[in-house]
Amino acid sequence: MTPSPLLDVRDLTVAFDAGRAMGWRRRTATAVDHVSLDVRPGETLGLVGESGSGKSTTGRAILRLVDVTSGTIDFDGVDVTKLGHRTPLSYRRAVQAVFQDPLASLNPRHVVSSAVTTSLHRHGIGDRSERTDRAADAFERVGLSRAHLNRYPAELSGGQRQRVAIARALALEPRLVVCDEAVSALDLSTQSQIINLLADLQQSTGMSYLFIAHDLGVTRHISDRIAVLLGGRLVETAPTAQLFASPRHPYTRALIAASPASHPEGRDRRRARRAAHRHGRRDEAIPRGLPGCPFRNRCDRVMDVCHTVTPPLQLLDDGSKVACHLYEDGARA
Ligand SMILES: Nc1ncnc2c1ncn2[C@@H]1O[C@H](COP(=O)(O)OP(=O)(O)OP(=O)(O)O)[C@@H](O)[C@H]1O
Repeated sequence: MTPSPLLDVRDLTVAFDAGRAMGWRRRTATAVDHVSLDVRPGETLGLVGESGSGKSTTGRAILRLVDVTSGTIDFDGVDVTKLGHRTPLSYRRAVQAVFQDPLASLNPRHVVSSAVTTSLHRHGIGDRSERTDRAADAFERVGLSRAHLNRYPAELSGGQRQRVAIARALALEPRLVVCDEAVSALDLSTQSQIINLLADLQQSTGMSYLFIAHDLGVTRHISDRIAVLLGGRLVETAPTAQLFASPRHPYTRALIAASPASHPEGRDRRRARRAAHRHGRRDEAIPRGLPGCPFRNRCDRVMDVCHTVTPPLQLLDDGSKVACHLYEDGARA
């Protein structure tokens, strides 16, 4: 039996104020448009999509860093959108984040262990000596030595700084970690070390990850399931192996074809580059917040209905969900 979700996001919409049109009427920009997804205990859900698709805004809404326009975010059965402006400490502890650039959140004048001890202090955990012990323990678990505790951020490599950010999250014993482009700035070999570390930590703690990345190849290695966003909408979600073996949405197909990592032997890399050029262009406007499919201006199987009716997310018989008119009434495309 499938365990009930730890995180259950329903119909999440986040719209930002986009100033005034023609000098008088205020406009909004819909960054996330009726997105529903869930993350189960101990699971990793990958959230992928091109730049501007709404991945970070979804993550930031879950972390309560942006206001939600409508929809619900249930964490352990409690709708956190109803909690008011002050986020309870228990939620801030249970849901941690690892962002792309750890330097931005590490104080350059403080040794890196203080990132962990300060965070423990903020959550009222332990006395000074216990916090120091916990920091040393967290550093060890992320593969840093005691010698690293008293280094300054600038003295560490990008990978080591990301390990500090993971240690800071880990020390609070979170139940969910939102990893937002957590390995994107690292070189390939460091990326795989950090991915392996995250997977090992998940094994030993049972925590869940929402793994946000634009790179499908990286996401593939860590995710149990993958959700694909485009223009603020969820277009497909499926178990990882299934998504790669039989992608359903034309956008998912284009994304996989354009990902060099989906051609590991390199023999098809040229074809991937050509596909990336054909499908990955961002100069063609993605319609946002309007009825119709967000991929309609780039889809080679577009139909009249795609311009006017937003395709609902439908459950297919293989367990994947797809929002595409080609699959209406369970039809196979
Ligand atoms: N604070 C904000 N104010 C106004 N618009 C915003 C704000 N944050 C994001 N947006 C817009 O919302 C849309 C989604 O942005 P978001 O950062 O969530 O996408 P993304 O998929 O994470 O892309 P990237 O990987 O480039 O960050 C974009 O059009 C972006 O310009």
